[in-house]
Amino acid sequence: MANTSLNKDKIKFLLLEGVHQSAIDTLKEAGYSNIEYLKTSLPEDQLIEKIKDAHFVGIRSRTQLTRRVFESAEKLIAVGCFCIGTNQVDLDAAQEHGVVVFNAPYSNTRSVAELVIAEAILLLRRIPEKNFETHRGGWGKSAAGSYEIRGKTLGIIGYGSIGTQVSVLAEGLGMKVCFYDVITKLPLGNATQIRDLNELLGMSDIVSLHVPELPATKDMIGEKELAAMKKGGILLNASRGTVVDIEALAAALESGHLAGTAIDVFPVEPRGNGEEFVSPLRGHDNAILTPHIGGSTQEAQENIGTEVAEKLVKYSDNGTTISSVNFPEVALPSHTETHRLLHVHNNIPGILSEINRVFSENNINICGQFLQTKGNVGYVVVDIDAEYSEIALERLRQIEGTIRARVLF
Ligand SMILES: NC(=O)C1=CN([C@@H]2O[C@H](COP(=O)(O)OP(=O)(O)OC[C@H]3O[C@@H](n4cnc5c(N)ncnc54)[C@H](O)[C@@H]3O)[C@@H](O)[C@H]2O)C=CC1
Ligand SMILES: O=C(O)CCC(=O)C(=O)O
Repeated sequence: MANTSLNKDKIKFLLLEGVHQSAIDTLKEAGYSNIEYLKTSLPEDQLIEKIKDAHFVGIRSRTQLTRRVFESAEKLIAVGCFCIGTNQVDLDAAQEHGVVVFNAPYSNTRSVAELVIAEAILLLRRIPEKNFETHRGGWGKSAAGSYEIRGKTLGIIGYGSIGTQVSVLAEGLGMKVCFYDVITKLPLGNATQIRDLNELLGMSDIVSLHVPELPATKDMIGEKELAAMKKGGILLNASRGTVVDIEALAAALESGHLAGTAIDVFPVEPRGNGEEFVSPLRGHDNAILTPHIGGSTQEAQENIGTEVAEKLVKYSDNGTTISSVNFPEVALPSHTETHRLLHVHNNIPGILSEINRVFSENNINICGQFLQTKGNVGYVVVDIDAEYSEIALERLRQIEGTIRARVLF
């Protein structure tokens, strides 16, 4: 599979799930005007049709980029996840097809952390139930079951970017913070790392989940773990819907073992606004249910739009792959005087000498060369005099193990 350099108006961007206008502005400022913009995600078959002529696709958490999608996306060279999580993308399939995947690892971190803290306060004060009751004409003025957040213990599961932000905000409110993580982490402030998940569950008044979707985190909180939580405890999940067994959570609310919960992410989420949301948690007054909006603030979305679009532009303009989640990372200088060849290949012994043989056998002077490998993929960038780029590209394409080759003028 190969691409030669295209005029910018021929390079197609397919943006799904209503990514922020800042993404479109960034692409247009960089000279890319061929942009198809959709507000929703698409089911696999429709996506396969749409993606056929796209060079770049931009998604959020809802669009599933499966192996089947990559197999039919012949022109696709990069994916921009306008979010943190990349679990919706088959990263191995993307790599095998030479498709670079970028995300925005920090732009919505603070938004999630603020939401989680707000929910903890609301649930400790039993505000969701009181709100429903008052709306129905009731008047439940009482302090029963209502607590301050100060002095309570917060157990954070997953002490990464979001977990640590939550930790800092929680300590600012006078909470005691403990956390569980598979990696030994530097505790911020007075937080304490707890090595055993059950111990953390048993000592926390509020448990907040901030782990990625992985096989190891699937149903990480089920019946047994919920039973290990304090009676009257509160569970917050703004990570991924697969992390909590939602039926077991509904049972823990019904039995009164948990005092409340706030859930932003669900095992099955509607594809877009307007589709019905179905969940066993519906109808529980002590459950705050939100439509996966942990990162949905104006600040976060604007920053994400710019950040990810800039990464796509850089890769399109000069081949830079810095901060990609599935690809060898190469930071490249500009190449005004030369043509730039980009060669993505299977990371097999001897391929670099095959690449260099193309240049030596054709007496082509190499002005600059960059190589990086990651897992099964290698990425070589070679700057050469313009007059030789066509022949060099043709020869590079013939090398066994080539996944993708293109030239930038
Ligand atoms: N609700 C929303 O709108 C949003 C949800 N998210 C979700 O939050 C997740 C976390 O985001 P970040 O903090 O930025 O990720 P991160 O990668 O910085 O942190 C994740 C932490 O979880 C830990 N971890 C991994 N597996 C674990 C396990 N089995 N047990 C305990 N700890 C484990 C990691 O070591 C790491 O410290 C994302 O992967 C995403 O799924 C992120 C942004 C918005
Ligand atoms: O805002 C979104 O669409 C997804 C947010 C999210 O879950 C993430 O950033 O991982």
